[in-house]
This record gives sequence, C-alpha cells and structure tokens, in this order.
Amino acid sequence: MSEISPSRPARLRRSVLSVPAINRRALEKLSSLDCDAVIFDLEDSVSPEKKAEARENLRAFFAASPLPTKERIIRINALSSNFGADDLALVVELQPDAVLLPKVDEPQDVTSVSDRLAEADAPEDLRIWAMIETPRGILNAAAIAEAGRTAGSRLDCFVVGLNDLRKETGVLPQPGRTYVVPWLMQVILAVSAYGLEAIDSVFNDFKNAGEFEAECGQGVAMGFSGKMLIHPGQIETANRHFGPDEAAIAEAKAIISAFAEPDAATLNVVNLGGRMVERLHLVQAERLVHKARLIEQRFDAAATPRTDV
Ligand SMILES: CC(C)(COP(=O)(O)OP(=O)(O)OC[C@H]1O[C@@H](n2cnc3c(N)ncnc32)[C@H](O)[C@@H]1OP(=O)(O)O)[C@@H](O)C(=O)NCCC(=O)NCCSC(=O)C[C@H](O)C(=O)O
Ligand SMILES: [Mg+2]
Repeated sequence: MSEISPSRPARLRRSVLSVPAINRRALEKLSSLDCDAVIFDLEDSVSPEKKAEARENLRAFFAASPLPTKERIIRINALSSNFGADDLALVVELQPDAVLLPKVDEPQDVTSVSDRLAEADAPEDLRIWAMIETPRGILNAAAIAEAGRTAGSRLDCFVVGLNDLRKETGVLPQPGRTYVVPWLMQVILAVSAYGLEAIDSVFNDFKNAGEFEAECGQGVAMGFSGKMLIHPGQIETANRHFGPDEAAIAEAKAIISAFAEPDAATLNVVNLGGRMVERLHLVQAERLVHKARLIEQRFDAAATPRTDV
C-alpha cells in the first residue's frame, strides 16, 4: 500500500465539540462523550469578568482529565485583546494538541503566534488552528493557509465561523446555506492547496435534528473533515456523516484489491465492475480505509484505558 499523503494529517476530526471553559459541569461530561476533538473555549462563550476563572477551570481540568482519545484544542482570545497573552501563556503551560486563534484576518495573525510559541519553547507538535470567520479571513484564506508552509509554522487546520461571518456581512442563516457556500468552498480550496484540513461551522439550532443532518451531509460533500459542534446531542450525527460508512469502506477495499493484482502493477487505470478506476482513486481509497482504521482504534483505545498518562 502506498503512503497516506503527508499533506493530509491522519487524524480523526469528525466531531469537534466546543465547551465554554467556564462551564465546569459541561467539562465534567467530556470524558463520557464520543467526540473526536474538544475545543475548550476561552473566547466568545466566556464573559470578560469570567476569563480568569475559565483559565483556572482549564488548569484543574487538564490536571485531572487527560482525555487520551480526543484531540484537545484551546481557543484563546485575540492577542490584541486584554486576555490573549494570559491565554497563550496557559496554552504553553497546559500543552494541548493545538491552540485555536479566533478571527484570523491575515497570515501575520498566525505567524506571530507561531513565533511566540517558538520563543516560549512550546513543543513542536503543539499545532495552530485558525478560525476563518471574518470577511478578510475569507478573502485571505489562501494566503493564511500558505503561512502553514513557512518554516516553523504550526498551522494545521481551519475552522469556519459562520456566526461571526453572518454578523459582519448581514447574510442570513438559511437552509442550504446558499449565499455562504462560495465562501465555504474558498476555504476548502485554500486548505487543499496547502495540505491543511477544514472543519465546518457550528449549527446553532441544536434541537433541529433534520436540518443538522442535512448540513452535515452538505459539509461532507463540500470536503470538510468534520463539524464544529456546540452540544453533545450533535456528536452521533457528525460522526456518522464524516466517518466512512460500510459501503464506502467496502468499495475502497475493492479498489485497493484491484490495484494489488499482479496484472495491475503497471496499470494506472483498471475496470472495476464496469467503472473506470484510476490510481488517484487508490490514494483516496487508502485514505478512507486508514480513517476507518483510526475509528476502530479509537473504540479499542476507549475500551483500554491508557496507563502512560
Ligand atoms: C447551547 C448551550 C448553552 C445549551 O446548554 P444547556 O442548556 O445546558 O443544554 P442541555 O440542557 O440540553 O444540555 C444537556 C447536557 O449536556 C451538557 N452540555 C451541553 N452543552 C455541552 C457542551 N458543549 N459540552 C459538554 N456538555 C454539554 C449540559 O451540561 C447538560 O448536562 P447535564 O446537566 O449533566 O445533563 C450549551 O450546549 C453550550 O454552551 N454549548 C457550547 C457553546 C460554545 O462553546 N460556544 C462557542 C462555540 S460557537 C462558535 O465558536 C461560533 C463561531 O465562533 C462563529 O463565529 O460561528
Ligand atoms: Mg466566532
């Protein structure tokens, strides 16, 4: 089997649940939830008066609950705000998997944090995620993604924030997201060009299961790796949509088998039951099977508690 493309990190990010760091009850629930990743929010879901308490909550939480099977991301306030410097210091102290930067407008918003993390000797595997949620962020998405290619850059993933984008532009929430789809696709093009991943925006109306199903299906079709979530009730749907289903896994395995045949060794195109399959489909198939394996491993890891944490 050829290698999984290094431009696509082999991580599961189907369900990325945001939790206000001020909400201790919600923090306590996390270990029982089946989301792939958690965003600990210090930004918009925490009032200015409660920022310090929220940081203390995270300190206590990280000491007590390592969440070994989940990717852990801390969303900080902008460095230009009164809270950004203390938030970033907390990130360096707690060493989550990533820091999420809000309202990224231009490449410099990312590179300045990269530089600060390097100055603070933060581990190299502490990544940067960027919220793309302002008109300038959308317009500059490709340039921001390109910043992920600069030496020492830790940029790894974009998260779209439609609430802020709607606030800034006046575009209304509508089923099908008609008027924001071009912006979403611009984000997908940017991450694809520079080997990053993108997480689709939150869906606020968390009791509306039907529309959420449709929006998850749309997010998958557009090329997002997963969805940012606000409520535990959204996790199962996101995992189902953004994880490969049995039929897709079977098809991917058939493509891998077809190219593994000795006769196919020098072929770039094969006939698979009346359908043309090219080697580029083999790469996609391997990626999909790899993702399915990661999901299986998560189940195994959840069943077997780690002893090294
Ligand atoms: C939206 C909520 C305020 C609703 O909370 P609540 O009223 O408590 O809902 P429920 O009673 O239905 O909750 C049931 C139980 O689930 C727990 N819970 C709720 N939400 C979470 C969560 N996010 N993580 C973990 N656990 C959660 C409740 O505590 C209940 O537990 P129990 O009492 O034991 O039964 C709330 O869901 C919420 O605050 N959600 C997250 C808000 C947030 O993170 N906002 C920031 C991200 S949104 C964003 O980034 C937008 C972006 O920037 C943009 O511009 O678009
Ligand atoms: Mg926002």
